[in-house]
Amino acid sequence: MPGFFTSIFQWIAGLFFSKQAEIAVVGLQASGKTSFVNVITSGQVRTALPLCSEIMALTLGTLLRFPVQWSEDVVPTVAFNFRKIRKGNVTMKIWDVAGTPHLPILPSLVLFAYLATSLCCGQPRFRSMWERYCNGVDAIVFVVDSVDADKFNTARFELHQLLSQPTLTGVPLLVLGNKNDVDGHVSVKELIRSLYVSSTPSSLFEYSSAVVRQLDKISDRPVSCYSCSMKSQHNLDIVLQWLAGRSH
Ligand SMILES: Nc1nc2c(ncn2[C@@H]2O[C@H](COP(=O)(O)OP(=O)(O)OP(=O)(O)O)[C@@H](O)[C@H]2O)c(=O)[nH]1
Ligand SMILES: [Mg+2]
Repeated sequence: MPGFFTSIFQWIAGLFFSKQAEIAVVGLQASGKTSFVNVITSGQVRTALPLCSEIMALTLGTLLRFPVQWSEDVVPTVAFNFRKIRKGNVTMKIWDVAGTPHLPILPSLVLFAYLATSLCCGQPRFRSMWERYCNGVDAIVFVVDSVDADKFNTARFELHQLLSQPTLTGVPLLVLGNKNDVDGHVSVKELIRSLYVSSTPSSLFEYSSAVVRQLDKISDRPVSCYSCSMKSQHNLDIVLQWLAGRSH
């Protein structure tokens, strides 16, 4: 019952002090982006009228405690999903962007021609769509499968490509090392080292000057990195707090 009164208080506070955050979730395919969005939107009640959904979420959601929507059966995202969720007085608009581009035939042909040209020039830019979804957001969430160490190099390359876009200068970055429920996942420290997402002096000491130049693109923004699991919901509370902190 105390949770019920807390929800009422949050709901009333939300009417007067509502904040918003727009977030883009990117990362390689099958890293767990859609699972992340599904899990954090659990318990959301949808109706045609926003106020009804608020009231239903407030009463049913608190009293019945909707289970967290974890499912192994997630289909790969086609292009993107968009979700709008409310946590306390913060409304989050979330872009869940596909790890690989799946486009209709004509754009695919154009993309193929573009990629062929890029490859000839030695600059393969396979996930260039990400920048469009990240442009103008309040935070970028980069999800990594912390078990699949073979893909860390690709993940690092794509992350640094993305963050080097001038339009994304200063946008806060949250790196999630997902699937920490699986044996063999790497620690946060190891993930930070593999992706070069820290510019602390101790880690810089170990890096070459080329890496230090890459780090400059990252360190002009707030960066956090957590190990988490969508399956066990480990660390999701901290992640939600971090996202809420980006609202305005
Ligand atoms: N064990 C475990 N499996 C997970 C976790 N998160 C996601 N998965 C599984 O990883 C697979 C891919 O998850 P998705 O959420 O579809 O990944 P995605 O990043 O959205 O993939 P794309 O849409 O293709 O870019 C699914 O089989 C999920 O069940 C986790 O925390 N632990
Ligand atoms: Mg997906």
